[in-house]
Amino acid sequence: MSTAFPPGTAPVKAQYVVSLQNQTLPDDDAAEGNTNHVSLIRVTEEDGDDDSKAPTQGEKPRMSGAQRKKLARDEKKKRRGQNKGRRFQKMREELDLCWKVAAGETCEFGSECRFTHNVGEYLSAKPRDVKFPAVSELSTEPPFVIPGDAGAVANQVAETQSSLDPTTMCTVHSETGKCRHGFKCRFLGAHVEAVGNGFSDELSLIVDGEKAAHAAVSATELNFVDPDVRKQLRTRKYPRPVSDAYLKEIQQSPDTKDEEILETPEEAGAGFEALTSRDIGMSQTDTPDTPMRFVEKKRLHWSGKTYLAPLTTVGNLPFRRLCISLGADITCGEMGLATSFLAGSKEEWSLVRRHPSEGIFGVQLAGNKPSTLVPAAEAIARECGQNVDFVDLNCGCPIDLVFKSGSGSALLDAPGKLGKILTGMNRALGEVPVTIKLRAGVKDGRNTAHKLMPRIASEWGVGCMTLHGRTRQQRYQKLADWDYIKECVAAVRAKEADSNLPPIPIFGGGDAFSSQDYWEKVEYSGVDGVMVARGALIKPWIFTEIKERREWDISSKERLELIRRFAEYGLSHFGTDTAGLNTTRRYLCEALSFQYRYVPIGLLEYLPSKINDRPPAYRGRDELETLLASPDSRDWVKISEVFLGPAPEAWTFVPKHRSNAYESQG
Ligand SMILES: Cc1cc2nc3c(=O)[nH]c(=O)nc-3n(C[C@H](O)[C@H](O)[C@H](O)COP(=O)(O)O)c2cc1C
Repeated sequence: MSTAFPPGTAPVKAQYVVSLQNQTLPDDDAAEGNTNHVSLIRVTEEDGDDDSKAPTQGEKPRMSGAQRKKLARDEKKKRRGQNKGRRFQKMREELDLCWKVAAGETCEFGSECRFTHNVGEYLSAKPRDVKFPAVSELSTEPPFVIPGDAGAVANQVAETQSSLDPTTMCTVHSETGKCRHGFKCRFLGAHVEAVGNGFSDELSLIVDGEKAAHAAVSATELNFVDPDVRKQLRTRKYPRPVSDAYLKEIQQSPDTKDEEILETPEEAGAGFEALTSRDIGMSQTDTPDTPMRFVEKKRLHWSGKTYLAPLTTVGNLPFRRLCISLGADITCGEMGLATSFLAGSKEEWSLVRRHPSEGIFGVQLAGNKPSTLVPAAEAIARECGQNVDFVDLNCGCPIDLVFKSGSGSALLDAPGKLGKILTGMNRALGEVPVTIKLRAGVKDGRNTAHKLMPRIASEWGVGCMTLHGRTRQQRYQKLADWDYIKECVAAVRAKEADSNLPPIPIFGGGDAFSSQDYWEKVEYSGVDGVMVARGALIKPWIFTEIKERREWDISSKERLELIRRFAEYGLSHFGTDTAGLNTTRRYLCEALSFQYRYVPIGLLEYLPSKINDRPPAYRGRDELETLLASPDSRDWVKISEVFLGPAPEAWTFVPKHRSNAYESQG
């Protein structure tokens, strides 16, 4: 059978093949590298909070302006596969209603308020409500929604020229009993009632008190950080006693010349043994200035659990929530820069937000030295310690600007400095464990993880290690090296046995794409689990497959239901007003820019499917399945319109990477 297909081709059955020309392989390196808050070149965000976008102070202490420009030029060259200058504007309404009045409250600014307080006037200018379809209304044929009986009522409302559609549903209101956007909600018809004789008269917002009380406990997102805290950080008034004591300690150590500029492994490693041990992370010696309590770290019992990888931009809260609903056990937020946390950046602090369904949740930090990473960890522990189960240190990020500043995968070549960072973070985090995510090494053919991992396990006290089996240099087209992952696991276990230490969980990472593939990787390499990244982006239901040890021939309708679920979670997180709705649309399109790559396994001659296999052009088993396979970004926008209504004229979606031959929508 397999001989019929050239290597690297997804074996699509002949009856579904439209053209034998394979689709181009999407550029995952570009997708990983094109980050919102990391890249210094591309600066765009909806949230309008610019403070995290400026080149981060302190990360590149010895880089001149000219050097930085050269770096940016080099970076640009490298990012040929990316769409540069993606801009996503926050969509606003022409006549904007005061959010207090919108929520049925009184605005303390009264007539001084710069937003309108006239609900009637606002509603007559407001675009028509969006119809959010129920699961039962979804269909596999265009327009992919069955109108249902509700249409008649909708027409009646249209006759009153009202923006309201009483047949729609507001998923936030149905889940939580109230909608914080009130009159500004684009699904308002679902939670407003007329007081008087018609919709255009007096309107009042409906609140289901009992549901709201229940939701306050079970459905409220966690880790909102007060703007005052961010201000304190920005103005350097935020207390950081543990970090200050630790940094003083390492600075005063005769073996540490200048911690800020330690670069080479030799310099970094010199004389550090006295300070570092696995136990140091758990119990520390007191310093005269700051008495330290003995702190027992929470142990991570992660063996056998499924782990969704940290994913910049696409690993947002709604996506993580979707994966949880499909079987993911452990989730980690998108990589955040230590310096931006310390600068009080609103965008960076939003990365710690956690949904209550995220049972085991961590925050990932990137940085290049103890003086930023340790205080950032301390602030996270103080502000969110109760609701953060681990803090992960990024030692894998390959992006040039991150690497060249000494962060991400650059730390792989600076073990001494890495030890100081881990020891300090351990102290700063109290009982919250530190975990670490590494790559095999920096350069191809020069793997270092097998030496580094046993040291990390025995000397610096991490709660879990994840190894992505590629070097920094390696592209995604080449498969991860699971032989090497196996070698590293063995090296760690041998060291632990020698040192009489309990085994810590080790996760491997790279190319997991099916249940069979996942379990084979676990059994072969001896890891405690596989962290799943692109596999989850392309098919979020991979977690169900893994848990149930089966391959799921998911139907197009079921996939549409999951897209609906993502839209629901997006609206709940970003908001149901015009701005939130279009931010949801943007992140839905980001998600679809990976999901179109799923080739339904029912169309394949044989299994398992492989992550790097390219399909020929094919049609699905129904129109919806064909649409879901489209690499055209305009089709992703079309799919978003099923749930979020027509995209505004001014709204465009430019995909992250040029994976297809089509123009962007716009
Ligand atoms: C779009 C994208 C974003 C990523 N963002 C992060 C990140 O923020 N932090 C991180 O440690 N790794 C990040 N990675 C790397 C993944 O977590 C993972 O290690 C890698 O993709 C290998 O796993 P896979 O073969 O299952 O995709 C990203 C990867 C992709 C494709």
